[in-house]
Amino acid sequence: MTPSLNPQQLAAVRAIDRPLLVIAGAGSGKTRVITEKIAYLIRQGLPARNIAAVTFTNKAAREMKARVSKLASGNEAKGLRVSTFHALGLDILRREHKALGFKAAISIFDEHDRLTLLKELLKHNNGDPDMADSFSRQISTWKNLFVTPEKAMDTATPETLPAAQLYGDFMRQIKAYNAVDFDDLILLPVLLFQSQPEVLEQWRNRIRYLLVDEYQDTNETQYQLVKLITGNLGKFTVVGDDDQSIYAWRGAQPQNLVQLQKDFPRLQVVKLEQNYRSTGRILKAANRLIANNPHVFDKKLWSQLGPGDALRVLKQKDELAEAQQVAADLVHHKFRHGGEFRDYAILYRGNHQSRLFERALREQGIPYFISGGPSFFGYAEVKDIMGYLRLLVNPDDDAAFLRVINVPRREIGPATLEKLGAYANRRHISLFAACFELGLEQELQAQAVQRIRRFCEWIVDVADRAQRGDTFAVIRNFVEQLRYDAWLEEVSTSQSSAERRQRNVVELLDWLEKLAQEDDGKTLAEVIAKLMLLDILERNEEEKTGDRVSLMTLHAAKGLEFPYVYLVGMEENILPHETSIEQDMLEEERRLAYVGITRAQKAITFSYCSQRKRYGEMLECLPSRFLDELPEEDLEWADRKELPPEEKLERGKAAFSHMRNLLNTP
Ligand SMILES: Nc1ncnc2c1ncn2[C@@H]1O[C@H](COP(=O)(O)OP(=O)(O)OP(=O)(O)O)[C@@H](O)[C@H]1O
Ligand SMILES: [Mg+2]
Repeated sequence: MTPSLNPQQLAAVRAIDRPLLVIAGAGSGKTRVITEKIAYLIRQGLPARNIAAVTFTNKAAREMKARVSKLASGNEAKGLRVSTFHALGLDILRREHKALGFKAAISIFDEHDRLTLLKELLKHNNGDPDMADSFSRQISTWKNLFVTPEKAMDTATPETLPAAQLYGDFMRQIKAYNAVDFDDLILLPVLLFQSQPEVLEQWRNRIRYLLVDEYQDTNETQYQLVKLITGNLGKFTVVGDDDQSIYAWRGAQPQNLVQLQKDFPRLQVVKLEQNYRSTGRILKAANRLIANNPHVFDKKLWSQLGPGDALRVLKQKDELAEAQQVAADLVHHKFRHGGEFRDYAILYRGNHQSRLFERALREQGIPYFISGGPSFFGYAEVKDIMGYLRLLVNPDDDAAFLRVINVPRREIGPATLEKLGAYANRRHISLFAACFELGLEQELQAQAVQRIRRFCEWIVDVADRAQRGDTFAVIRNFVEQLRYDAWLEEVSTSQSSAERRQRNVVELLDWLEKLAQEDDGKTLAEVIAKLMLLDILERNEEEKTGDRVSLMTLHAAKGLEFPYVYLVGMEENILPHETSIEQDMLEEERRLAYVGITRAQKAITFSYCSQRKRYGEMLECLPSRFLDELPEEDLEWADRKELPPEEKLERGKAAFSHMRNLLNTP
């Protein structure tokens, strides 16, 4: 039985006549309000297919779907849209591709593809390809702030003019490839809805109620999308916590919370104050910390769960010792409390911190999984095969073309590609289309033309067969023909690495087939688009179930909860991060720490080192200023009370082997 809702939560669930904002601190049941409200709306007679809920990550979307399916029957929940903002955007783009002037099989460019395209454009327009990175960031910022290429040009200063020009070129070129980038998944639907009211009207009929979780992290363009879809009726519920806004760097605007009140004068605001997640000391620490930030909304948060354990602070001489101590402490703690590995999370500020913890956990035989590490989709072999698949469904996808044209080697040299690129660029067509033009014969040697045409004709032939026949048999056969396995053996550093990479290819193909079966009747193009989006979104959240310790960044931990949390690297220049200190962004760092602390249900342990290797040098470290902002009376500093680390490590090991023995005894 799920515990019943409190009166404020109930009010939020039942408020369906006016736009609603639920503003509340961590662990107060905001996400729960969203799931309960979906079930309530269905019970009130609104068909599930007319309800959409958006969350921040795929993981959250999956969890929400699972929670709703407990509250409503499968049939009732049919057609319900629960997804990320970007997946909703992709859905809109795919259905409305004609209205936007795209062909059906739209490719999605990831950051790497976008950089490749920007570099090409800069090369052909006398720009500096080394600037591609910073231009890419600028263009992304504009897209998130709902600044179109025209507006960027209109408001350009001498400094931003080159970026603004490139922005326009980029948009034209990427469209010629029938592709969009990640930010376009939101921007293009907004532009479409603004320019074609009849299309918008259809979507308003389709989505009659919208719910948004983690609202504080929406950016301007996402807010525009919310406003357009919900219209004047304001049929929406958004929930958020301004203290957990941690995506300023991606254009998130917590002032959107305030803007809502201005844009929707009938907005109803509900506050939730009871925290159901954490014990008293954890909550008090979080409250105390965040009180150092200025506040737009006043919030109080209390818990009935009793004071709970003291907040422990571990100190170590360096980062290696820190990782070992945390691993040993975790084993020891688990042994004493008899919990499971999945009850524990190790949270850190940056991905680079994970490596030593992984090693320490492995050494102790502790199962773990990392969200945010290099994922399956980051492997070269997976990107290669994905490149081929993208090309099969959309031959105009230049990024895919360039990725695979010489993998395996086809003797098509850089000079040939350079000329092909220049030609395609002049004609504003894709590389693939350029291959078939007669004009190309003037630019390239006959043999080179022949080689690339042979490649392109082969792609066309396979695409054709895949469409007509048994798609997956054709694809498997195609991959065999590629002789990609042999190529992997040639380029891998060892036999075992070649074999691992070959297994990844098999896994990808199996996955593809599984996805196609799950969504019966989906075309290959649709399945691949789905994989591409998973690729981009889940590069940071590979899903592994089972009894494992979670390792992740603070950003990735948003919305989640764990009985026991280790918040590691609590040092100046790490948390708060040094660039944030330089740029005076301490408030955002404090919110990150707040997010970290409020993930914990029963206990939180902080750790820091007195030295750390950075930039190849051992540097002295100071404990994070945020530790000083926590209630002193609740902190238990290890170096004052606890055992020496060596002894702790031994104790941890002993506890673990003892436990293993216990587990192995029949
Ligand atoms: N009325 C309630 N009674 C008991 N438990 C509740 C109640 N409401 C929520 N919970 C539980 O409290 C925990 C936190 O809820 P939830 O994740 O919805 O909070 P949240 O406000 O979304 O947190 P965050 O800000 O971290 O996203 C969950 O375990 C949830 O099941
Ligand atoms: Mg939540």
